[in-house]
Amino acid sequence: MKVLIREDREKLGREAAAHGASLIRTALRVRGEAAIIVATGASQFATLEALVGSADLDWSRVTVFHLDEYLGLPITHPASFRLYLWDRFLRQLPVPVRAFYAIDGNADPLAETERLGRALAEHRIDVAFVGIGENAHLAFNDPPADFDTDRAFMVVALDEACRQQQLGEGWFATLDDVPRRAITMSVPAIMGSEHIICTVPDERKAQAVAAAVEGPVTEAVPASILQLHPDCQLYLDQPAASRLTGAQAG
Ligand SMILES: O=P(O)(O)OC[C@H]1O[C@](O)(CO)[C@@H](O)[C@@H]1O
Repeated sequence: MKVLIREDREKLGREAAAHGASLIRTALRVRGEAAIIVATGASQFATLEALVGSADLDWSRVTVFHLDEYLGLPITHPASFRLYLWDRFLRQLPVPVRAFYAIDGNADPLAETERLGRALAEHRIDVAFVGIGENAHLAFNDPPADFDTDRAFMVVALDEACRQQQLGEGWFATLDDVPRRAITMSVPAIMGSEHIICTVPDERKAQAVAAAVEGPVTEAVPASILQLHPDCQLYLDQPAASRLTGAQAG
């Protein structure tokens, strides 16, 4: 895992997006198509904004997979990840993407995980854009995460720390409003991506970042698995990096 520390979230997002865009460009040149995974949440604001500004990318040849979604939340709810991706990413692009595999959190959950798993199995993922939660989750894989599942998408329960984070970010009015279950891409499925770009701004992530980067690889710290990926770049702002010893920083 390569750690890159930048002074603020805008710079971090711009650099992460530029790196991602160059990987997508390479895939388009070499394979004629590309497939990516996109995440949501406050950690992805700057990255997605910069990514949609990559005007030269031929998005019509890019397939997009959706990382995680709440179960049972209507698409019209302000916290819906599908709404987020439509608003901040898909509708901002100059042309429609080749395909968008949205997670339908209102469909039959098991059938939905199987449908998405079949679709993912047919694609090579060039770039996964992800974040890390305050509880060190990767997608909605809260601790202890399953590092060995053979499922690509799973129904998971959200822990209290995860639900508190969503409340704290202002997506919901009360903790009771935060759904208790979600569909998430699994840890092995994310790790199967050729390249991972993980963007993590904010001081409230500092402890999770330190554990993920400097601690042991353990299911108790889901994002620690990124240490084992052959090409993962972790973009931090200074507050998010504030608890690192500095040994890994580039
Ligand atoms: O951007 P946030 O809200 O800090 O969340 C970080 C990660 O957690 C998820 O939002 C799930 O909560 C992922 O989609 C994202 O990568």
